[in-house]
Amino acid sequence: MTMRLDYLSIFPGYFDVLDISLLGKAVDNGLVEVHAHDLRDWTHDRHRTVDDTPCGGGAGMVMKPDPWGEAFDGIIGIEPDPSVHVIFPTPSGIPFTQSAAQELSTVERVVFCCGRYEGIDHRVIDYARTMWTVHELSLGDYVLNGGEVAALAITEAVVRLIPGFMGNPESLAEESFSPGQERLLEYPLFTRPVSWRGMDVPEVLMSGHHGRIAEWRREESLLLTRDRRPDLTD
Ligand SMILES: Nc1ccc2ncsc2c1
Repeated sequence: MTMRLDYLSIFPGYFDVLDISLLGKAVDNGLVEVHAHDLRDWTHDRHRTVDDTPCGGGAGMVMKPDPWGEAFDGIIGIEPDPSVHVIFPTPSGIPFTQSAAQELSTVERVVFCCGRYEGIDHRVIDYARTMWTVHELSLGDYVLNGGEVAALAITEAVVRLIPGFMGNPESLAEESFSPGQERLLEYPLFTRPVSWRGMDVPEVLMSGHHGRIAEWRREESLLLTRDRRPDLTD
């Protein structure tokens, strides 16, 4: 299966980075197909206007619905299709999680709608919900200047889970937040040299005793999780 990824943005250049590294390899291997679109291509005025003042007043500008609607018609189509997943990154979305990434990694088509300014006219999201499967997703309790960086983060979290993407799928199984793993943070990692700037790799890791190593790693994960993410231990 090839996953098709579309990005709608007034800064489509953000997505040139998807040609690099592992994501670039996924494109070369035909695992994913990437299309970035400039929302301004669906405007008709000389200034290629995509925003206007908010109805009801307030600071900043709101993205006009018309360009989004015409872009949807051109990129996705005018017939409803729940198999198309449309993602609006937004600070007011539901928290994006590893399980959401897992679910999205099985989808054949994802369209990222990257808002700017104060946000997108709400009717755009309401319209999209009548047509496709819509996800309003938050990466956390902080605000960026637009949805592009969030779309890249979500892309990486999803694409790396597509079967055949990662050379060694076993490495996925042990990661933090992987399915089947208790909700524990990953233990500290070490590699050679054994001694570096007066600091040594914990002896247990050099013991070759797999039982003790597993026990040390679990304890470290528990301590780290309790200290940094007590919410995961509920
Ligand atoms: N459109 C938009 C603006 C800010 C922001 N911050 C995190 S996701 C997001 C999306």
